[in-house]
Amino acid sequence: MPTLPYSNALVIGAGSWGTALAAVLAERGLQVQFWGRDPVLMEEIQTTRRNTRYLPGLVLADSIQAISDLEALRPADLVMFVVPSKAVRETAAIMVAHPALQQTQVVISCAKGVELETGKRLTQILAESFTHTPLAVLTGPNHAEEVSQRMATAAVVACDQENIARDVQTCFTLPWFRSYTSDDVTGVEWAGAMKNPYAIAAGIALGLKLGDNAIAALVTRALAEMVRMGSAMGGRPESFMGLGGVGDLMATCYSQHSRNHRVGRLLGEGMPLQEIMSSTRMVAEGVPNTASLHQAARAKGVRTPLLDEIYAMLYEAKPAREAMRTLLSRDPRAETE
Ligand SMILES: NC(=O)C1=CN([C@@H]2O[C@H](COP(=O)(O)OP(=O)(O)OC[C@H]3O[C@@H](n4cnc5c(N)ncnc54)[C@H](OP(=O)(O)O)[C@@H]3O)[C@@H](O)[C@H]2O)C=CC1
Ligand SMILES: O=C(CO)COP(=O)(O)O
Repeated sequence: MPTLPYSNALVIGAGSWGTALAAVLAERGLQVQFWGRDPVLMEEIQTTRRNTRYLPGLVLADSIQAISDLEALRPADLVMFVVPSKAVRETAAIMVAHPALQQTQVVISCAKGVELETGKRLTQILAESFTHTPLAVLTGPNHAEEVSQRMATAAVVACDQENIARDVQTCFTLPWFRSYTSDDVTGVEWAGAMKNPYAIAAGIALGLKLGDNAIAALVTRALAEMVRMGSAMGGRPESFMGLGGVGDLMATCYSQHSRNHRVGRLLGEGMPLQEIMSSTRMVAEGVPNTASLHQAARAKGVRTPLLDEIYAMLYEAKPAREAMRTLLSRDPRAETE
């Protein structure tokens, strides 16, 4: 195993993904501080070594210190942001001022989304706070439930500085966890945000029992839309063919672990969106992402017929079968158009 370039990590966000990532870094040999906003939960995690709220099956190593008190923060070489996308801006503003983060070597964005108010990617938001710290992205088909069981997983680490991408890759290299590097931060961030609404659509199709042909068609045309939109936003088309693109799209469109897929399936089965959203504490980024991506697509003039129908179903109460009729009755066109 290559020598570790960093010794100390801070994981910010105590949901399922933050918990799983803290465990990965601890297994790799880093000392990990794990920050969450809820003092009761963090105290419980520190004492019982389990996050019963978000990832109950995992027992956390002793090298992970769970905290909620910012006073307890130690200097960290590597900082992972794993709060939901809507909380990234406010959390970054709080964290950047902390003396313990002044020597940080890299800040890694692990959430998936685009800000509604600005259309910004998450590393663009982080860069407004962390003006002098290199930023990277960790993304890919990575369900926390499987990572926490040390099931074979691959991810992509994107950074515009190659040496930093390689250092972060080293931290995410274990016998069961393989990571690849990329310099296309823009592409992998758009891909990670975009797959979420399509996972909702795939869930809706399953809930409506539309069949395997329909779901395969949906996922394929979703990928075409991701490439079109992501390229228009400055990403490279090949990034959408990688782990952060088609890899994550498949994982979320077909997995029972996916919260976005679950939202869609329940919608397809007829449950109202409000009821679904209030039935779980867990974040389904595809719901806010649909609004922010739809807005970004309109602003940029990118054609996104699938996203438009997902938006109509979630935000304009369009019945799912009517959305499907709209999609199927569009003018015929070439597959590559
Ligand atoms: N789960 C997964 O498998 C993966 C998730 N991701 C991405 O990681 C991000 C985090 O998701 P995940 O860990 O699954 O989330 P969960 O739904 O498991 O948990 C949400 C976490 O975010 C916290 N939170 C919510 N609002 C705020 C806020 N305003 N400020 C600070 N913390 C807040 C919650 O705290 P509280 O309990 O106090 O409400 C909780 O700790 C998302 O963007 C997701 O798409 C990426 C890859 C895999
Ligand atoms: O991004 C994820 C897996 O890569 C998690 O997907 P969900 O948020 O849909 O559960």
